[in-house]
Amino acid sequence: MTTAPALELHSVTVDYPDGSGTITALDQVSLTVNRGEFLALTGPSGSGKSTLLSVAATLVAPTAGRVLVDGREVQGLGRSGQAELRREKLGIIFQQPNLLPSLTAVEQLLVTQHVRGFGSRKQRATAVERARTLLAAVGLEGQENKRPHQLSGGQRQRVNIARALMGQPSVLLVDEPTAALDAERSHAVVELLARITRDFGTATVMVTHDLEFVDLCDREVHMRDGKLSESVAA
Ligand SMILES: Nc1ncnc2c1ncn2[C@@H]1O[C@H](COP(=O)(O)OP(=O)(O)OP(=O)(O)O)[C@@H](O)[C@H]1O
Repeated sequence: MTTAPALELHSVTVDYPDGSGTITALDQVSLTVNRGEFLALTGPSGSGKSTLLSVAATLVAPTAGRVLVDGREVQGLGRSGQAELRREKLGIIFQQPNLLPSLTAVEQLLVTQHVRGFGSRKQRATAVERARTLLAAVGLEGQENKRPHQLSGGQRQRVNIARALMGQPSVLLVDEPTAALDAERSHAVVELLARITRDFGTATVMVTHDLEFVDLCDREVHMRDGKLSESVAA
C-alpha cells in the first residue's frame, strides 16, 4: 500500500464535442480523496458530477490535467492497464444494480473472476469464500443463493455494493445509489456505504442530491458549471 492519497485529480478539464464547438463539463477540477474518507459530491443537473465520476473511473479521458489512483498516473497506463486498474482498484456503483437475472447473489460477485478464469480450484474456492464474506458484510447472510427477482430493491443494491468490493478497491465511485429506493432503504444503503468506507478504508465519492445523506458523509464538495467549490466539513 502506498502513502499517496487514494484518488487525486489535478486541474482536470473535460471538453465534450458539441456541434461545431465544445462543452466544458469539467473546468480545471482539483480534488484529493483519502482512504477512509466518505465524500458527498453535490450540484445541479448538468454541473459535471457524472463526468467527474467517469474520469475517476478511467471511462472518460481528461482533455487536460492528471488523474492518479494510489499515486499511479492513470493516463500512462494504456487501455489494458486502465482496465486492470478498474478491476483491481476501483469499485463502481451506479444507480441501478444491473445484476444478471439468471445468477444467484454469490455468482454475481464471481462474474469478473469467471471472465478472467479461476486458474485453479483453490482460486475458485478462495473467490467463493470472499464473495460470501462480502455478502455477509453487506447484511445478506443467508441470501447468497437468491436470484435478483427474489431480492428486494435494497437487497439488490447491497449485492451491487458487495460486487464492487470484490477486487481490493482503493476507491469507490457511487452515482446516486438510492435513486430506485424508498426513504428507509435509502438511508440504510448510505449508512452501509459509510461503514464500508471506514471498515475497508476506501476513498468513497458519492453523488447525491439529498442533504440527509450529505450529513452521513465526512465532507461535501459542490459542483457548478464544471467547477468545484469549497469543501464543507460535515
Ligand atoms: N457524452 C457527452 N457528450 C456531450 N456532452 C456531454 C456528454 N456527457 C455529458 N455532457 C454534458 O456535460 C455537462 C455535464 O454533464 P454531467 O452528466 O457530467 O452532469 P451531472 O451533474 O452528472 O448531471 P445530472 O445530475 O443530471 O446527472 C452537461 O452540459 C452535459 O450535457
